[in-house]
Amino acid sequence: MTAISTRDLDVILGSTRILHNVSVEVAEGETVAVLGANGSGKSTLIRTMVGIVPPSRGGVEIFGTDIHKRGSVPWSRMGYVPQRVATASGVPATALEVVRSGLLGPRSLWADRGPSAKRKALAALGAVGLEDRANDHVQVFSGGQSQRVLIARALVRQPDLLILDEPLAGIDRESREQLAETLEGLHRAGVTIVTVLHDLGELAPLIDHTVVLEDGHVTFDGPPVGAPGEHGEDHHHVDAEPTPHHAPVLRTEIS
Ligand SMILES: Nc1ncnc2c1ncn2[C@@H]1O[C@H](COP(=O)(O)OP(=O)(O)OP(=O)(O)O)[C@@H](O)[C@H]1O
Repeated sequence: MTAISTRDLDVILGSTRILHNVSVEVAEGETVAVLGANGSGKSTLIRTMVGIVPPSRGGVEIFGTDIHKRGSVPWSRMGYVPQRVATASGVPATALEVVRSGLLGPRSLWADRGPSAKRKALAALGAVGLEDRANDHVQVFSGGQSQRVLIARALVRQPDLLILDEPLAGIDRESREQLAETLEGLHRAGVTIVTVLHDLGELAPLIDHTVVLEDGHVTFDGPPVGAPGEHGEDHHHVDAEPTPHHAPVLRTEIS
């Protein structure tokens, strides 16, 4: 079954067409990497998938429900981890508070409150190895720890579909490896993962499917080709010319 798909998706922001006719399909249980150069439209694609950016044409379906039917979309089955910069607020908050905020509903009446919310938040922090830091302020956390708090905030909803925007960006190798382990555990548990990446890096073994964007067009959509070692090479650059749906790529390093 399909977890999330886009069909003939165009997104226009201001007067600029950012996404052109993007059709992608993510099967349940897959781990998909969205790759591409800076400004190619990766964040716009996933922000459209999570309902932050409206499609200008075409559509998005989440577990079979059209995103236009907002009231019927199973949002509670999705978790979204934005780019880490989103945590850089001046408001002091503990890790537990940040994670519990992931349980807030659109109306306070629906918010998950009380001891069960705290238990769920602690369990989510445990899943990313930070249970013992629950009462520490996130301002003192390293980049990798902050990223893990944001992942815990998404996990507290026990999502079937987790969407992440550059989770490995700007964090050290050890933290990247820890994050890869966390995501591997979720992958094994059957969670569908869609993640924007600059480079597959530590997540390479997990990725079933890659989608490459260039200037808002999909130029590759398929399984990663040329795993490190398979052809004696670690890096394959995406062709500069858009070559719809057959560019070889495993690790892109485009900057
Ligand atoms: N609200 C907006 N209004 C107008 N243009 C926008 C808006 N948001 C993004 N863009 C433009 O859309 C293009 C794609 O941006 P997007 O953030 O989706 O790319 P990206 O591939 O995620 O880039 P990066 O790797 O740098 O994060 C960029 O040229 C960006 O300037």
